Amino acid sequence: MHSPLPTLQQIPASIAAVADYEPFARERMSEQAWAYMAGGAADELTLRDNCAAFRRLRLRSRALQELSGGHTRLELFGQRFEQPILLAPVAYQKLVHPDGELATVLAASAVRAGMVVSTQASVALEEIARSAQTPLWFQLYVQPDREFTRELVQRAEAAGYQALVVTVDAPVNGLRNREQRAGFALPAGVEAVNLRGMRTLPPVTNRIGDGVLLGGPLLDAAPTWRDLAWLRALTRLPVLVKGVMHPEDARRAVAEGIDGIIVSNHGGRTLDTQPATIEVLEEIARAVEGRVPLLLDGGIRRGTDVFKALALGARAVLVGRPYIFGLAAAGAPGVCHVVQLLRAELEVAMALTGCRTLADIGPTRVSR
Ligand SMILES: Cc1cc2nc3c(=O)[nH]c(=O)nc-3n(C[C@H](O)[C@H](O)[C@H](O)COP(=O)(O)O)c2cc1C
Ligand SMILES: CC(C)CC(=O)C(=O)O
Repeated sequence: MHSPLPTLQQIPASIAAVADYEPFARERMSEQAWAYMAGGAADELTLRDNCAAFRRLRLRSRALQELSGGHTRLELFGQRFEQPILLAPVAYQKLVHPDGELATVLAASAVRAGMVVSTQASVALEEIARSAQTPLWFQLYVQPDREFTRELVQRAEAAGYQALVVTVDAPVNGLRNREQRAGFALPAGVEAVNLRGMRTLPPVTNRIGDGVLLGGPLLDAAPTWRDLAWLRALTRLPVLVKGVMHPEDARRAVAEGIDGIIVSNHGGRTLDTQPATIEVLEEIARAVEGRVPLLLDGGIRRGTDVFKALALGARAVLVGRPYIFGLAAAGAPGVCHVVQLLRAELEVAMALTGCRTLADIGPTRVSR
């Protein structure tokens, strides 16, 4: 049985779409936390483009299609999901809510949404797993300390996580000018608890004049394809790579025996001026030729965005900031509501384009 559904009653009717959570979230967060959660890299062109590119696409409806018995269910790696919307790994959720990831996992369980837990979660990965009644995947940042990395993977397996999501687009943090301007630093009481006890490298700063990255210890220890092969051999879990933006990387990942690919530019938080994820999805889908499932994140703010991603080759999507803003504004009920809003919008889009199941959503339903 699921945990009792948190009440949605306190949520005002004026919140009719996920974007409506933003002002409520903002007024409940410090300026620094807002800069961290809402911001992106440099001029935030990719951050904005992720959303704008979805808005440019148009849906093509078909009339009088058979819709009876329709649903939004899917199966991935033998796991069953009610809807193709997962919660993306987002670090340090105690920044926005005192229960942090525990509130999120309660909500994910209530709506049976898959949740990907960040290496940099602010709650122990075992504690999150104990509260979960929905598939949990563990997002892995390969640490310079590989022995510690191995132990993290083993902890995730032992705790019952059902897939490993290896993030490959951030060997170093992006230059986040918005965070720098706001003076963002983690407040007391919020930390990456799962990394306690790890041997660390000298800190890297982003300030000009403080030295270079290339040739320094962080990038000398950055993960490569060799590490991916090592991880593949290390675990029996399905392994996904998150942060693929190039078809050649997608091909290589498939050749390395990777089970799934997440097309992602880290929500515009790493390398600014990369294209929007939805703009590279079809090219990557052509390279992968259906050999492994493709997922996508970045800029999903509407059920129609979910629909467009599925039409252009994704099996499922992940959302980041939308549920974080729901969490900040209304705790677990806010996260539930965000998933429910997106799912309801997806269902309406399916009905109005004549798609009974996710398998009916194909490229002919979108015009570019
Ligand atoms: C505040 C914040 C923290 C994030 N932390 C992580 C992380 O720890 N690991 C990771 O792989 N991705 C992380 N991401 C990226 C998300 O998993 C996801 O790729 C991105 O948020 C999707 O874009 P969206 O926010 O537009 O939905 C983070 C994103 C945000 C906004
Ligand atoms: C702690 C960070 C590396 C987490 C992250 O991926 C992000 O803030 O985008």
